[in-house]
Amino acid sequence: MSRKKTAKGKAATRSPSAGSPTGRGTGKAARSSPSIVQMNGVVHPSRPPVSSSSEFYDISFKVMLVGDSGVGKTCLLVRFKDGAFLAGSFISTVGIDFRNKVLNIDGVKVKLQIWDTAGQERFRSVTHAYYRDAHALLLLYDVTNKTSFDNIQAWLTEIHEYAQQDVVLMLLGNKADATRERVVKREDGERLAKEFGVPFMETSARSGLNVELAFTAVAKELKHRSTKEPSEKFKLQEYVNKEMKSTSCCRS
Ligand SMILES: Nc1nc2c(ncn2[C@@H]2O[C@H](COP(=O)(O)OP(=O)(O)OP(=O)(O)O)[C@@H](O)[C@H]2O)c(=O)[nH]1
Repeated sequence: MSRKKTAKGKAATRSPSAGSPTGRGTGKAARSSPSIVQMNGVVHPSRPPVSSSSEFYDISFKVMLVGDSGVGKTCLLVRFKDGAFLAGSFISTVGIDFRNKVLNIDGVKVKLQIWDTAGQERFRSVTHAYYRDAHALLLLYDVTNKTSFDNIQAWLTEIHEYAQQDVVLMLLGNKADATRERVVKREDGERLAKEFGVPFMETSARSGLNVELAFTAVAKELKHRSTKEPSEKFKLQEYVNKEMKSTSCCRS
């Protein structure tokens, strides 16, 4: 089970700008087609997609996973990327790591470069450096861990201090499958999210509940913002409410 320690130990030594969120410096094609993949995320759907080293994409964004240690950030990312659940002993992330996934959003290929941060306090200064480049943040707590929920306010303060003002933010209550161990009610998550004006849903990396939806919703919001189609205002929470599956339908 050395899955995290080696990969993440290495990644921790990267500079914050390594692997730019918009594809700059991530591949040959991105460099040769700067008008297609730009820092402000302008899309040119009429042009052929550019390619990264692994997949074609039109536009690229950086998404960060944040929240207390053990809330399930790595598992959520692995579930989304590989469709698998990392069961077994918990190995804490060291520093930061990232993985890419390309989604087809309304005919536009959107690459998400997803940064998985270490939740432990001692890595906080490392993760602070990455906030400013993030286009979206998924802030997680663990529904079986009250402290992780109580810490959300502190995470939001940190986000306001270090992230871009217009960053796309979503609150996720993870481990929704763990019904017997649950200590944070869904309504409490909803109330907190409402208080801070952020979209919210419960997820489960174990069962897969709403995992794809969380990333797709963020990708849709980012794509809509970048194309600036005023007639097609995208409402993230409305989309999530429509698509969201409730906890009770998907227990593992
Ligand atoms: N039941 C359940 N367990 C989960 C879920 N997601 C993660 N876990 C478990 O929670 C533990 C921590 O998961 P990680 O994904 O490593 O947590 P993390 O947030 O990345 O932790 P750090 O790397 O320390 O920041 C592991 O034992 C996982 O198996 C989930 O959705 N349901």
